[in-house]
This record gives sequence, structure tokens and C-alpha cells, in this order.
Amino acid sequence: MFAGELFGRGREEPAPGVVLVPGWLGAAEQRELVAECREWARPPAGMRTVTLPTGGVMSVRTVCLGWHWYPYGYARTVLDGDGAPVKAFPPRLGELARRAVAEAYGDGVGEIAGAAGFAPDVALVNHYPHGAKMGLHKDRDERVDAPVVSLSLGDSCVFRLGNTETRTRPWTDLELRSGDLLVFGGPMRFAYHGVVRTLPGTADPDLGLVGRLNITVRQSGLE
Ligand SMILES: O=C(O)CCC(=O)C(=O)O
Ligand SMILES: [Fe+2]
Repeated sequence: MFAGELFGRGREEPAPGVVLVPGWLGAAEQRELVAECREWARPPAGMRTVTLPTGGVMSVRTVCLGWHWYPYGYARTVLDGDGAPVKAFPPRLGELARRAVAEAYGDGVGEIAGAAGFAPDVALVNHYPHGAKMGLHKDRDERVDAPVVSLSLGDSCVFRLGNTETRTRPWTDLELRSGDLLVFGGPMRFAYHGVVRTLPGTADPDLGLVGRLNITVRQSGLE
């Protein structure tokens, strides 16, 4: 427990273009999103493990909406899985993500590339079972520089926000908890980032979720 928590966790801007809004989603909204993720996870085009070109298998399980992400590109079918057409991008999730960007940047929305006209069309839903993590990477398969919206549910995690140049320091480790909103855009849109570890057992049991879910909502720039 940090002394600062006596005063609650406030909005943070850990780097230019990166905004963390703790507890952005209320308990009811979190429960609704978890229920939706369960539906999205069902086959066909459901949650799957991703095998990298190196032969490594990612420890998270992923389902995509709108466009199917595979290493490294986007397609309309699950070409590295069951071959089914990707599920539609839910308009409600798009609305939520647009509100997220507007609220995160506030009056500064005009200074962040692609933020004012944010038109998301793809979401990646990652489930982190206990012990899962995600190595440092850039989200670079999108063709535009609009911000990425990230929503966290369930167990907390240590999220590593790196830099745009190298996979090494400097980086900032942030704790992301259930309901937190993280937006990264502007000068940090193509920064390295990853999940060092999750913190098992930190989720509110009422959420009924084992592990951690993360939803990133993005604008692909694809037609
Ligand atoms: O789980 C997270 O917080 C980050 C996920 C991520 O970086 C991604 O899906 O590209
Ligand atoms: Fe990412």
C-alpha cells in the first residue's frame, strides 16, 4: 500500500500522449464488459493462442473483433486459426473508446494525432491466466497513428511503458487495475510496451473473472 493511496489514485500522464485514468469503468460497466468478452470468446473465431513466427507461443489468449490480428498483420478471417470470419466490431465498444479518448485528452485532444477524429474499427481482447505476460512490443500493424485505448479488467498487472527507440530503458512501470483506462497516442503511439506480470488474486471476486482481461481498441486505417 502506498501512502498516496490515502488520497486515491488520480489521473496520471506518465509520458506525453499517455494518460492513465484509474477506475474509469464502474463496477457495473466492468461486469458488463466481462460478460461481453465471454460471448466474444466463443467459437467460431473465438479466443485462441497465438504462435509467433519464431515458433514461440504467446501466454495470453486472444480474440479479435472487426479485424483479425495475427503476427504480423490484420485479416478478415482467422487465417492462423479456424479460418472463420472475424466477429464484427461492436459499435458500443467504439462509442466507449471514443469517449475514452475525449475524456483522457480533454482540451488537449486537438494536439494528439488522430484523437479528435478517432474512428476505431478493431479490438483485441487478451486474457491473461495466472503467470501470463506480454513481452515488450510496438502496436505497429495499424496504418494510422490514432491513439490506442486500453481497458483493464480483473487482476491488476505491472504494465511496462517503454520508449519509441529501443526495447531497453528508459521505461516506466505502471500498475493497471480493474476498470483502469490507459490511452497512448501522440509521441508515444509507437512506444514499446508490455505486461511484466499480473498480480493474481487482486481482482474483486464479484467480477467472477480468473486472471486478467485487457481490451485494446484501435483504428486500423485499413479498408
Ligand atoms: O494487456 C495489456 O495491458 C497490453 C496489451 C497489448 O499491449 C496488446 O494487446 O498489444
Ligand atoms: Fe500492445
